[in-house]
Amino acid sequence: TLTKSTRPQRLLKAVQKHSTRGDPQSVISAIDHFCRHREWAMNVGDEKGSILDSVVSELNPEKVLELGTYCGYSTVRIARLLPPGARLITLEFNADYAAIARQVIAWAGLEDKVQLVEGASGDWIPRMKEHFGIETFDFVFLDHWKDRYLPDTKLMEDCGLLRKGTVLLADNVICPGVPDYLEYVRNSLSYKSCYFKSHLEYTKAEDGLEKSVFLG
Ligand SMILES: Nc1ncnc2c1ncn2[C@@H]1O[C@H](Cn2cc(CNC(=O)c3cc([N+](=O)[O-])cc(O)c3O)nn2)[C@@H](O)[C@H]1O
Ligand SMILES: [Mg+2]
Repeated sequence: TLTKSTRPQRLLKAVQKHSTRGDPQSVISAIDHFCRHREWAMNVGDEKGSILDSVVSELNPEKVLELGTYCGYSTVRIARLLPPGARLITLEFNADYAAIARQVIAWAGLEDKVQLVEGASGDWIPRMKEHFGIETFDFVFLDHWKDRYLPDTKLMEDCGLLRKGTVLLADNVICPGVPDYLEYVRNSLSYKSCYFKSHLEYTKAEDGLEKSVFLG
């Protein structure tokens, strides 16, 4: 039977055709070009991606957690900026997406900095200490199911994975929107939160990133 390729498979082909192996910036550019001129996909994109870059560069995190790998676009954006020895753990629960993301990350030459874990965030967050030897995270990027942002943040608090100064950066706080998460981080005395206004990837619609510093 002739099976139609999936969008992530076509995105990976575009990366392999239009970028240079081992050159993360060319991988990012190839994905942005594909999503702007061929097929939209839910990567954080170039505009919000630049804000992500500035937050990561300013923080210089050693231990990073990403929730929702998808095709690995933001994984590559973050990992390319990490200092030697720093580690990024990214959780992806869709096996097909994880398979594509592994290849995108490897093509970018960043596999040594990245650990892609296949599974649900709710199952893996409680296992970070015993399974990965992680005490606390310096930076967390939230880009998975929008109804998981709040429960997973509370779970990270309960598991002691956040320390004074840990930065949470959440994608899509306007579109598709995460109202319960926003209300929590903006009103909780445990967070200092600010909004970076931007646009939904590859569109003119408003969207933005919420940066929340855990105060302990
Ligand atoms: N609890 C979870 N644990 C691990 N991986 C998860 C979990 N929930 C979703 N994922 C994975 O995230 C990937 C990407 N993903 C992200 C979302 C949620 N994000 C969006 O729906 C979204 C939607 C739009 N949009 O509709 O315009 C724009 C964006 O930037 C988005 O992140 N759904 N799947 C998928 O492969 C999924 O398996
Ligand atoms: Mg997103």
